[in-house]
Amino acid sequence: MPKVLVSDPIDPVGIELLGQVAQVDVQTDLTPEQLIQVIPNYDALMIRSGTKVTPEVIEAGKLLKIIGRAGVGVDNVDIPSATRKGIVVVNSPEGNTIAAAEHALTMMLALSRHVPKANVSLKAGKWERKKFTGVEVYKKTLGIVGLGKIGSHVAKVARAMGMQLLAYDPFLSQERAEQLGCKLVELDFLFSEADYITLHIPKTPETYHLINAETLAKMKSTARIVNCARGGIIDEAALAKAIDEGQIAGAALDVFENEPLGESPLSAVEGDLILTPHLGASTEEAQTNVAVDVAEQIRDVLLGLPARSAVNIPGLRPEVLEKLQPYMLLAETLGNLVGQLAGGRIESLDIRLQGELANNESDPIVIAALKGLLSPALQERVNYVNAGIEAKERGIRVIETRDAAARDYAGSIHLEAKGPLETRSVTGALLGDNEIRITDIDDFPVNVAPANHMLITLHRDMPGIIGQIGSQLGGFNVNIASMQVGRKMVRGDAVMVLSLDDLPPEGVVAEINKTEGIRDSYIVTLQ
Ligand SMILES: NC(=O)C1=CN([C@@H]2O[C@H](COP(=O)(O)OP(=O)(O)OC[C@H]3O[C@@H](n4cnc5c(N)ncnc54)[C@H](O)[C@@H]3O)[C@@H](O)[C@H]2O)C=CC1
Ligand SMILES: O=C(O)C(=O)COP(=O)(O)O
Repeated sequence: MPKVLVSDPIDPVGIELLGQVAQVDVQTDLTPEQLIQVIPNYDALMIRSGTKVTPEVIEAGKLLKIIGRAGVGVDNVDIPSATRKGIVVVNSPEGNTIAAAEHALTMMLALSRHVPKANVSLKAGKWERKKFTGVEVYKKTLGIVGLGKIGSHVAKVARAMGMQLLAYDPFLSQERAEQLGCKLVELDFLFSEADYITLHIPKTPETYHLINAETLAKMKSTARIVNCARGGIIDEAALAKAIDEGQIAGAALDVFENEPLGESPLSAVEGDLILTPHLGASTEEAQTNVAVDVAEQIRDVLLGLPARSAVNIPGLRPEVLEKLQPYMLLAETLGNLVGQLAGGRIESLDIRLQGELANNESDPIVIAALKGLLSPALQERVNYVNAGIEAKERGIRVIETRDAAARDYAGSIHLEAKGPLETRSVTGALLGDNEIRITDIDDFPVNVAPANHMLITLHRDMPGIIGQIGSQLGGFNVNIASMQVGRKMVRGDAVMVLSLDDLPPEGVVAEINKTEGIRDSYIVTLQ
């Protein structure tokens, strides 16, 4: 049974689900050193934001196949290291959207009405009504930085509360922003116009310290900032100073540059500052959603099935995946075949998607073809996760073309691998029941199903040659299961494809290549 380590608190429903297919160990208080010590025993790791999956953890995880992040942000996982090692990283992109959006809205309202301070004051026996006079959000301007899933939900609710909405998101269309009732503006304009600023962006090199002394200086003295996205987007020392000096009216933060917070300039702020310990996703509903979402994906990957929300391989909606999966298998088989025919170094791979495939998502097919192409060299070390990187590192240029007019089959794939000396090509299609057919080798038409062991010859079409090869294989005690010849003209060049019951012993190719009329021959192993 595979083993899964759960190293952050996860809803029991996810652990039960995984327990059906794996041994699940829950250890939520491991130090980084302890994690490195135990990780070599595990096939999968399930985490939230608490566990730091460093390059050292990934290096030590010799059996690791999948890291499941029960939440959105994967900035605590070293994705490049995981990708290089072929470890799939999955998350739950939508499971906690509502929870995080509602927390940001809660923070905005709590800040406006001094809820935390009023609560403390009342519990201390005071009745300070005047001191805690607040402000309304109605008709105020809310600037949303990052109008993705969480930012969009915040926009919908804020609009219903009568707020004017500005948004900054360089990757979003004007049309989508307008649908949400937001005016898409430049960041400086948002900073200077907004009464409230709420951040819903990932932490990236571009967003690190986006809110700093300089940008804080552009804001209104009545501005209030909410950060339920990621620590590090705000320069905490600059924010503490801006609040204390009255440069802005206040802030509410759920996330911090270092978590747990520990010693921080934020703790000493006297002005309006609300802090929560990364609670954005902490609702019962969100925790059930993310635990089930990620546990299902870990289960699927451990059972050899694809994951629906992988962050380091092309993600596919289930309905698209259902249609593309047989073609991915076809692409992988053809990649494997053309890789074996090309033999040595490959400089470029031309991938032509034909017929109905021309109008489909192509990334998964390209990745599958590369996995097949590299598998003769890398064996099980190449997978859907690292095939793209491995190809790039080997300097293989990938060229993708589409030909919707090719109609011999509903959909077919043509691969052409160019090496320094020669170019080899194969084409394949799917029959009605998704059975794979190789329909072309080096432009010679054939119609063969891939077999475990095959002998492919390039030869001159002449009497007696087929018989000779049959006898030679017989001499090596190799049984032929089927045979096909493809040629463009009688007595011209031809290709012969033999499916064999047994792996031919060494020496067969050398022997066959001595036969008059044979230009070259290859033993190919597929499936
Ligand atoms: N506090 C908490 O517990 C939680 C925090 N989060 C965090 O909230 C953030 C947003 O999550 P989602 O809305 O689900 O992500 P999303 O991917 O749906 O949206 C992010 C948006 O930010 C935009 N963006 C990226 N770089 C940008 C930049 N430099 N400037 C402006 N916009 C930029 C993207 O175009 C996208 O529209 C993430 O950082 C996530 O980790 C998510 C859930 C819970
Ligand atoms: O999903 C996210 O990005 C979050 O920040 C939630 O983090 P958590 O799972 O509560 O540790």
